[in-house]
Amino acid sequence: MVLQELGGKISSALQQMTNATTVNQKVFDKCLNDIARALLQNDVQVEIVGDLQSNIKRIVNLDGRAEGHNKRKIIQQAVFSELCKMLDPGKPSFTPKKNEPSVVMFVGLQGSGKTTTCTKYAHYYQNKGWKPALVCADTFRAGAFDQLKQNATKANIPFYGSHTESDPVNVAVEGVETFKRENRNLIIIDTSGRHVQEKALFEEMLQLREATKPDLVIFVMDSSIGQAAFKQAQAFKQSVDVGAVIVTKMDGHAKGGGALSAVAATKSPVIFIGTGEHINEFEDFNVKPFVSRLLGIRDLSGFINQVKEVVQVDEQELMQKLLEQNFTMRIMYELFQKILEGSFNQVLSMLMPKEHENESQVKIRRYLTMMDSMTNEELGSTDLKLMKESRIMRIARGAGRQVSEVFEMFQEYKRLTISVSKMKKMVNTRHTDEFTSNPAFEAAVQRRVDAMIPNITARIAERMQSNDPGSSGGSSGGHPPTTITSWLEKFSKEKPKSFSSASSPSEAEDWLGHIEKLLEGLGCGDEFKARLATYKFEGDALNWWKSYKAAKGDDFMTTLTWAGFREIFLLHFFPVSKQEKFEHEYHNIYQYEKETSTEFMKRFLRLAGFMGARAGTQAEQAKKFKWALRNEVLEGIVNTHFDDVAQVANAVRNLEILKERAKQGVKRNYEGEPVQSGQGNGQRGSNARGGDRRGHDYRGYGRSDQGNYRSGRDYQNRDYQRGDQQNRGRHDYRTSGSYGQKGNGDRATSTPCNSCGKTHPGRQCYRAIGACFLCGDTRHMARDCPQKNGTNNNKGNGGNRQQNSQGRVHSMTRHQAANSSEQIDVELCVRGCDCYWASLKVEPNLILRIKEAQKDDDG
Ligand SMILES: Nc1nc2c(ncn2[C@@H]2O[C@H](COP(=O)(O)OP(=O)(O)OP(=O)(O)O)[C@@H](O)[C@H]2O)c(=O)[nH]1
Repeated sequence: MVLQELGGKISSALQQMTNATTVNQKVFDKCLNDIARALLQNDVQVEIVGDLQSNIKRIVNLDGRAEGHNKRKIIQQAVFSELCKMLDPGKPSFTPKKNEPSVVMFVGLQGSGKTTTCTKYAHYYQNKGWKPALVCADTFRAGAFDQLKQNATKANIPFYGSHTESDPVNVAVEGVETFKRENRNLIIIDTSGRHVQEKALFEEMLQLREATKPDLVIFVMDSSIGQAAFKQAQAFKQSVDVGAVIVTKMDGHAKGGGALSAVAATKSPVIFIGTGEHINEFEDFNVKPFVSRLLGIRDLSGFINQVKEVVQVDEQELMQKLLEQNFTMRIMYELFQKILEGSFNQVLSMLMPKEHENESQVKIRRYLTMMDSMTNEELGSTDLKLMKESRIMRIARGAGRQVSEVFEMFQEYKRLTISVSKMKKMVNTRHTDEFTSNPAFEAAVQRRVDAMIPNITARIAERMQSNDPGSSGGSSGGHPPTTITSWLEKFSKEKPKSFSSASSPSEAEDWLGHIEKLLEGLGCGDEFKARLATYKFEGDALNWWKSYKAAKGDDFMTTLTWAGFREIFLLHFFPVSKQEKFEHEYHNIYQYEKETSTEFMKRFLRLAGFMGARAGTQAEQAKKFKWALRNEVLEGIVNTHFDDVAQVANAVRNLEILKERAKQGVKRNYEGEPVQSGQGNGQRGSNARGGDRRGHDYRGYGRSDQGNYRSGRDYQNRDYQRGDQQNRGRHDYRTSGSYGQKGNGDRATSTPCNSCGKTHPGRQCYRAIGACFLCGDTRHMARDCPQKNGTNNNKGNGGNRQQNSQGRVHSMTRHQAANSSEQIDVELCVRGCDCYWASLKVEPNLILRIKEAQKDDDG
């Protein structure tokens, strides 16, 4: 942390003074010199250090003090208040108002963090109910607009900028006007980085200010800046009348004294500090708590006085209660009310862990509503055992919330109990060692509360199981749960991973995949999925989600589908460039030359998942996937309709297997059994079923007595699925067929096929591959099947010509077409263009080479 070293040195100087047996002039001077040295070593301006020293001397006035004064305490307080003065000009900065548009302009040196901070600032106010907007008036740095756009998109904040306009004044004016028209009440202008030597750029900054008339100019300052900062800050102040300062990169290890001097030079209050690159790493700045923390003030015995000093008179009563009484739910209630009123934040930031400072108002309001449903006795108690399950359910019902939210409130109470206990210890103890937290005490409190919660949870779960017929109560089997509480219970048992942030898009994707898998496995309905997933958000992700939800309004969660959630989540955790790349890739997707259908399906589904609802319905996705297949793959299924991508992949995979087998030269009869060379087609092989079952236990999709077969040469491409164990793993998408079984007797035990809903054990689905339902031939449909007409005249060597057959050219290979003796009417759809069709009559041995097709008369 910036200034840590400085803080450490000053508090050590104070500690030495406190430890001295008597505090005389010598001890005091040494203390002051140590403090001055520490400040100078940390880049604080000499003049500022000189002023600070003489002010402390004047306040303490050791010679003029009568005996009996606590000199130690007076010196500590003088140092404390002078350090505060250095950072506090004593006049508050402009604060935006919700009911009128405010324009805020950010200025500063290059790379100080303006663009990042603009978004943080906008996000901060957005969370508080403002409607911010960002204008990029940095036309100087290439990429500044993209950076702002990316940050703004992530935070869901409207932005304005231009890649082509080079005059920042024009962009700023247009941006401000646009957003004023759109009733945005906080318009933030990001400007280029500049320094005082760049006269033209300073002039430009003046013009910007003149043109946009900002209500507030914020000087953004990098905390790691050294001595030079003072002059730069002064120049900005003189030029554009800086009204507030934001100090960035406070998470670093810089000395930070230069920043202190620069702040003093602007004579403007510091309003926020940046503590990291992420949008939420942004804190309200309050001078006294900051200096307290800087000096490790909790270790000082004068702590209580300083606490009182920062607490307003009307807050002191509550402070007293916090310190002197048991921390009851009622006190928590009062504390929350104060927080909502905007007071008490100073004390909170000083005493409570950071998450309480940032506790969202929405959550606090929810807790208050739930506490409104509690009895006086419950509110006045510290004993959570009082909370019987019936009462918890009653409170949840009374407040219109879920039982899990009541538990969440208890957890909050538990956390605050611990914090308040720590605070009391700090305040009431006079010995330095005891200021540090007491693990034994914390553990005891934790144990006490933890012991109660599971008990209650278990009882509630039991109760709900008996009350809610739809609740599974976590047990397997039975009906699926029908309430979010029972789903949550079931889901939690799967130990889903939490998610707070992602260092790369793939990390976010992995988490989403993990959750999706769990939810699928549980058979969870779409209405619960998004809510369950968001229960696992923590930290940054949780903050983002809370503000996103708040911006979308109350009904948002009730209508959110899983696809919608996926889309929102991925859009947030993927950089814009990546999003655009994925979208582009999805729209232009084609199967690569060497890509298998399995690989292609995975790639397709990944992109479709990313697109969320924009990817269309399952059937639309299936259509897109089908038409994106390689030509030779597409050929086999072009006329088949599919309901989802898995069906397409299934069909394609089966065709691929047939081709592979054909390449390996293994011939099989229609039962899928290998045949000896010379063995007649259309006959069952002599070594059929009873023989080597392991080797040939998969049924082919033809029937031995129904084949429409001519000569052996045609069948290489329609060989049947292999029965060998090796290939089992390849049937990735098979949903039908019962391996190792055959005959109709197997149907009862087979899983219904995804494509047609029927069972057809041991063979692939005719519908999926577009084959004839009667004989399994892929070149005609059932209505043209020779079987049906009783004209099994194609059997044999192909000499008999089948007239008027409705050809299905898609499933005829080039080889088959070349050797066909039939004349078939075909319609060809030109790939990718639904409106281009060519009607052709295919003569025997005609090889088609279609390069271009004309639209037919119907357009
Ligand atoms: N660690 C840390 N880094 C920060 C903080 N604020 C900004 N940064 C980083 O500082 C770098 C510069 O930030 P920008 O926002 O681009 O700075 P800028 O002032 O807009 O830059 P110019 O437009 O070139 O003047 C970026 O890498 C930010 O991520 C902060 O509070 N902590």
